Amino acid sequence: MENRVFPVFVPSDGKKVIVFGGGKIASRRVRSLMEFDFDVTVVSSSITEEIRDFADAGRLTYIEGRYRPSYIDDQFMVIACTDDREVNRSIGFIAKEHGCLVSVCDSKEECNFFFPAIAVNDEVTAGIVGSGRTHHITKRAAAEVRKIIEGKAY
Ligand SMILES: C[C@@]1(CC(=O)O)C2=NC(=C\c3[nH]c(c(CCC(=O)O)c3CC(=O)O)Cc3[nH]c(c(CC(=O)O)c3CCC(=O)O)/C=C3\N/C(=C\2)[C@@H](CCC(=O)O)[C@]3(C)CC(=O)O)/[C@H]1CCC(=O)O
Ligand SMILES: NC(=O)c1ccc[n+]([C@@H]2O[C@H](COP(=O)([O-])OP(=O)(O)OC[C@H]3O[C@@H](n4cnc5c(N)ncnc54)[C@H](O)[C@@H]3O)[C@@H](O)[C@H]2O)c1
Repeated sequence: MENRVFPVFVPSDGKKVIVFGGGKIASRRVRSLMEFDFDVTVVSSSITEEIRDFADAGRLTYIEGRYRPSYIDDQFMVIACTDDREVNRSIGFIAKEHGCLVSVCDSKEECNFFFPAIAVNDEVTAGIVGSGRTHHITKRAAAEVRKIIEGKAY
């Protein structure tokens, strides 16, 4: 039971979430966040087409540029998804100083929560994470749960 994490489910209700980085992992996480009522900001010098589409549709705020600590001031949740180890480390450190929830995508030790694989519909929400050793197992388990919840096979 040593590696077990406990799921906590909180209302999204307009809470502020900031994502640093605009690549493949950031895009997958933004896609998940868009299923909820978060107020999302993405900070990155480049973004995927998917994030660009959300920004163009007015569903998130895009700040073209690099990470600055001051962006973290009033956030509920912070997602460090750049491909720069030192930048991600700094984001984790500053976010914890501000009492934010923070996921650092290249270091589970620097997270104070794990970003889950999500399956959601109007009735149920499932969040799945692994121990941190088993990313592919998490992915496979999530695919099965999505078949049930998003395919509404129940
Ligand atoms: C659930 C999911 C959510 C999401 O990301 O949306 C997610 N990881 C997913 C996939 C995935 N992650 C990785 C690969 C490539 C694996 C390979 O090639 O071997 C793949 C497969 C893929 O991408 O296809 C690599 C990886 N992941 C982490 C590290 C750093 C470390 O372990 O220290 C590294 C090494 C990075 C590097 O090498 O630098 C850390 C974390 N990843 C987490 C979540 C958190 C909980 C742990 C978990 O449950 O896995 C945790 C601990 C922290 C956090 O990030 O909050 C998503 C499934 C989404 C879905 O299926 O919908
Ligand atoms: N947790 C996971 O699920 C998981 C899975 C695979 C890889 N990873 C790790 O995630 C990281 C990102 O992977 P990716 O495939 O998204 O990379 P990517 O190259 O597609 O994207 C990196 C993004 O970071 C942005 N960036 C770089 N420096 C920045 C800064 N100072 N401020 C703001 N944005 C900045 C770039 O503009 C780019 O948009 C890698 O470190 C990788 O090791 C995590």
